[in-house]
Amino acid sequence: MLFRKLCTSLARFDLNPPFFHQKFSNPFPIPTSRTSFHSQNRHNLRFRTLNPATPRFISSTSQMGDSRRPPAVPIPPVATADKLELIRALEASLGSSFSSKPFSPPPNPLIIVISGSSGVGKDAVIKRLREVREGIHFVVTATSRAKRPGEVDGKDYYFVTKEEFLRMVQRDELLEYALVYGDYKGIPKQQIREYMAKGFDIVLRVDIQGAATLRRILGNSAVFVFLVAESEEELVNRLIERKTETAETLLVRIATAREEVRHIKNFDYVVVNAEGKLESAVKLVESIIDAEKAKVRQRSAVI
Ligand SMILES: Nc1ncnc2c1ncn2[C@@H]1O[C@H](COP(=O)(O)OP(=O)(O)OP(=O)(O)O)[C@@H](O)[C@H]1O
Repeated sequence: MLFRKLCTSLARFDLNPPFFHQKFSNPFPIPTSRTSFHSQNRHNLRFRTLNPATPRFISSTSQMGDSRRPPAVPIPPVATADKLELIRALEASLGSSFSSKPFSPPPNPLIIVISGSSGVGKDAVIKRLREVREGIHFVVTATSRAKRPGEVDGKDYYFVTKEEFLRMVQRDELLEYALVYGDYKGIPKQQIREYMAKGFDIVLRVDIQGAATLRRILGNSAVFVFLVAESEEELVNRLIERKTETAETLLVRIATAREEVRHIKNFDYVVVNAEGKLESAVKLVESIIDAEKAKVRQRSAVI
């Protein structure tokens, strides 16, 4: 800072700072005539000399008259100069020191809604995403449905009775809820608030009906991903092989899936979870999150 001030005042009096004399031989002696800015392209930085013997560094963004223009300072040759000296000279020439402030602020926490027909692989994709990605909170949905073999309360779902669930509704504790195949499912608000405040991205797993409700509530402040199998045939195979369905529920789920696929247009992204390609589907979801994080106009969700 002190050095810059010194350079600036010396340059103002058209004197070479003693520093430059001592450290290196200055190839651009301070001229007696001033250089002027000339550039049509604001991204180009150009040298233009009034006196060919005295090239000077000029900022292309400057449209200032001589009195407001930062005083020019000799820039040592890049190939031989000490890096620190070069930086100081550039700063002095530009009239301010280089900022270490990030060019772009940290991205906003994101709400990612993952939806798709029953059996398409929502749980499988989320389970894998959980293993490979940090900084994400997977909201545990509350449900009144019975626990399936292998499911853990508080990890896969909060398993509650119908009465408990309805009390949560009354207390306005759920962002959205629905009755799905005779069972209630809902998203607790508190978890989202708590983790977003800590800077986590939030993943919500909802059925198509839930995604439509969330779109109404959150609009474009969240990102909506529609998961599909590669074909209806594959979806049916997957549901049969899961061995969780009766003939009746299988029929209902498949008929519903036929109708649900028409809702793709209400989503931001579609991800194909093809047979044996779970890893690719997860990678694509990760890429979507990365791309969203790099957006200039960030989504900003408030719950
Ligand atoms: N890419 C894949 N390849 C093969 N099998 C898969 C793939 N993705 C998921 N599965 C399997 O398909 C079945 C259905 O997946 P999953 O339970 O994750 O679907 P879901 O969308 O969460 O269903 P629901 O909404 O009914 O809970 C599971 O047995 C799962 O292991």
